[in-house]
Amino acid sequence: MQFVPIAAKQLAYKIFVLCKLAKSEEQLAFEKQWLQGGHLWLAHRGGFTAVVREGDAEAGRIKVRVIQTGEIITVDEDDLEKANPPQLERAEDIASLRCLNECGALNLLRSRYSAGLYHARAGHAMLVLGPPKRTTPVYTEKVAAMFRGCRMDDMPPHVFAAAQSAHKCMLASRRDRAIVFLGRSGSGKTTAMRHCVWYLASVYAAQGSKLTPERLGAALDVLHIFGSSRTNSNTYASRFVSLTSLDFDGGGALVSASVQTLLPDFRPEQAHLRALHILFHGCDGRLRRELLLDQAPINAPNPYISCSEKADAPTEFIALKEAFQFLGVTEQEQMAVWKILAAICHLGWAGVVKGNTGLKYQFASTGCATRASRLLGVGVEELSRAVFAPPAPPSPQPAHALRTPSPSNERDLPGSDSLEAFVTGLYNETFNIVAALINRSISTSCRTSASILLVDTPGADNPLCAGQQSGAPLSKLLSNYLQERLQAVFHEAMLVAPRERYAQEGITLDDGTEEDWLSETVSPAPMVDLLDKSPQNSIVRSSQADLRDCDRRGLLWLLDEESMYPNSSDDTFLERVMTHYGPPNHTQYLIKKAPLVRQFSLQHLQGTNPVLYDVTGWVKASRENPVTKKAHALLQESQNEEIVRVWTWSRGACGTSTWSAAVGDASTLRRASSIRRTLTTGAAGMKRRSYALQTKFVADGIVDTLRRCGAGGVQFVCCLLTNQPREAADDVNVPLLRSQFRGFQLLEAARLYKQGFPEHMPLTEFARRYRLLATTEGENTEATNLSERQIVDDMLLTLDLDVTSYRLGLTQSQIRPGARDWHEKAQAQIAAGTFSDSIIQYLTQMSSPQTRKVQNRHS
Ligand SMILES: Nc1ncnc2c1ncn2[C@@H]1O[C@H](COP(=O)(O)OP(=O)(O)OP(=O)(O)O)[C@@H](O)[C@H]1O
Repeated sequence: MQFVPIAAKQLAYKIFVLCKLAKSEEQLAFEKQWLQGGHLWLAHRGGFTAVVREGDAEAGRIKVRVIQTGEIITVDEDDLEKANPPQLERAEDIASLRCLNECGALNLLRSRYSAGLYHARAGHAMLVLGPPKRTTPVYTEKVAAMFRGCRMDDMPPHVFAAAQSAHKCMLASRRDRAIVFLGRSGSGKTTAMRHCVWYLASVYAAQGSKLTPERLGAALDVLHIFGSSRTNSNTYASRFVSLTSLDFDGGGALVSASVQTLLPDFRPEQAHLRALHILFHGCDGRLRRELLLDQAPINAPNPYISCSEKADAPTEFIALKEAFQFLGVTEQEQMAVWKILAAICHLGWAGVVKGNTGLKYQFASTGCATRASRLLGVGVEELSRAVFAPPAPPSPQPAHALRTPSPSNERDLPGSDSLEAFVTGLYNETFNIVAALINRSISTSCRTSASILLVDTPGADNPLCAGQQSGAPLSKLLSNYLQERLQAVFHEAMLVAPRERYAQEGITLDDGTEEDWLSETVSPAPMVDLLDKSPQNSIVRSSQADLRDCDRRGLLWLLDEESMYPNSSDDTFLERVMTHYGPPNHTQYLIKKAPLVRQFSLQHLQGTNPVLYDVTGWVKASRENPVTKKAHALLQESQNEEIVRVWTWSRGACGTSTWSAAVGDASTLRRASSIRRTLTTGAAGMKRRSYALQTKFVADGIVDTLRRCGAGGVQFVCCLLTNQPREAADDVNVPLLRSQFRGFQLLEAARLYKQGFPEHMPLTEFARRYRLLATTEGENTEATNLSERQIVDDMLLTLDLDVTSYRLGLTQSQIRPGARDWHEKAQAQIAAGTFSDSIIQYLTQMSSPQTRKVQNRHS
């Protein structure tokens, strides 16, 4: 039995924490002196500085002494915040700060980071400070063993704690639970997600299951290699959304897993994809000859392959092949993947020119194109036709308001666009094959009871932060939009839902923030609306302003419309956006026209991440190029046996090209098909070719899936970037940390957690919890006259808890975070028999006859 060591471990941890928390006389005296000493933080643009109050100056100004320099300065009162005693500097939870303010919270995070403590909490939210400045052994088996079976309250902040708590919650409720990873690009979301997967696979492995942490690690390694590219913000930035489902049996053991991949954004010309890089610079010998790479004009420029940082490629390629092998991917299947990737490389060298007639496009190098066609198992003319022949005119279809018609200029695409679209299609097909192979390796047909879903998306990105002066492209807007949607889920779960619960229970909080939090500037909703508000079909209006509001549709819809209109351009798109949302509209605080042509900025995440965008090429990029689909048709006709076999199999396993899922488990399939339904039915089905709107529909699907996890069913891991990509990682970049901290609304979440009553329980459940401990002596079966509410009130009073630490709602008891030991107190009181007769009587009545029999035997 595991129980004894776990209990001992938890007890040891509690004692350790209590010893750390128990204050000596000396410490108490010091704390008192500190608080009386007028220690403050002076907040400024560059961060915050420790000062001591020296006295008042003119109205609203205060004289302070800077501790570090001794200088006396006069500052605005509003720039000062109370400092916490030093022993709270590295507290685990921001909500436990005595003076809960922004400087205090940032100081806590900075102090923890400097001490190598990369995790913290802000109430229910888990924070990861990343990337770590040195490799610390905090993700080891030894550490994982400490978390096994623990309750949230008993664990220090850690991503393992988030995984453990999701598992505990899933087991208790028998419902799916989710962990969402939020943050900017490069902040460590994918890494944190992988740590959670590793923890759950190590600690809750089913006996004899093939689903070892190593197998899952290999699967995620392979997927990340194929789905990432180098950017200014991250060496391996994710270019797809992943929904990793870990499926557990009734006993909580991991028996199956799967990954759904959504919104792949693979345009090799715009981002150097890691798999292409590794294959080209890493493969050698016979394989290189088989892939005809030995004949390639390697000194000629190739837009799909970068020549930098190629030293590690051979090692990475060997590791990739080993991972494939470990996952049971056969040599033939691997060969099919290598051949398609190598064909993409050859197409990069093949290039595009206009033919002799000056009318048609063709490959610039027939030799390279022939090599690509040989690898793909098709004739070179066939390949050339697939890439350059104008698409067939669309067959007449019933007119529908929402269907995206082909723009008139689509039949006259530049050759380079066609080649890029074709290569993108080929890469998408490869990625789908790889995802299907991975899912085959990690999914089983075992019966599962519930799942933990891990949601990882490409991070929010701001090119300015990475030192890039040009405006961001459409792909970054879509990543930023996804983060806004997930932040809206966070906002709802951490700030809106608890307040609604208090309101329903008739509990008022005396935090004085009632008006503030309702203000729309502190909610992500207006920005989400600006981006994705659907056009209204029926308009009920009472004024011209109402009509304007109803008619207003989100930027993504405007982009889709512009891409359909003849004579539309990036300029007309921006003009429409500014007419809808710029001055004098009430949304003008969210959007600004930039001085440079075709540029504008959006105040993402409540203005904490203003991003400059450049709309050049957006109208074209917002629609899927029809040539992309031709890669699919060409692979279908391939004569290459390896390609045909794996391609046909993967189509059967995956279905459509925008997602892939496991083959085995029913709940995973249910979830996968529910997102697929979101993507293929209604407006989403109609807008299948609108790249921009597909992002909205995928976001809808994810939010819907999270909603099904129920209240409290979603955990959030907020990854905070401590430095800009090229900055020395010695200390934390405070302004950067502050903007993310504000964007996540962590202070608000921590305040509500501290001032509110985050632990809640139905009154019946509250009382039922203690029925087994209730003494049965003098059992009286007569019903007590007291109401459930009175009984619980009586119980809580007897517990001698601080009356401000709990509230009795209409149907629930609500407990403050500081009063976590009430469970133990209640049990002690029951055991000591100090509860009143009526409580005991009530508790006894609640026991089933069987339970009472057991109790009688004990008594
Ligand atoms: N806990 C950690 N330990 C070691 N390295 C880490 C850790 N967290 C992040 N890193 C490193 O930081 C870099 C960025 O991490 P990661 O790719 O997980 O970020 P991300 O938030 O998923 O980025 P994107 O949104 O661009 O995909 C990686 O090189 C990763 O190895």
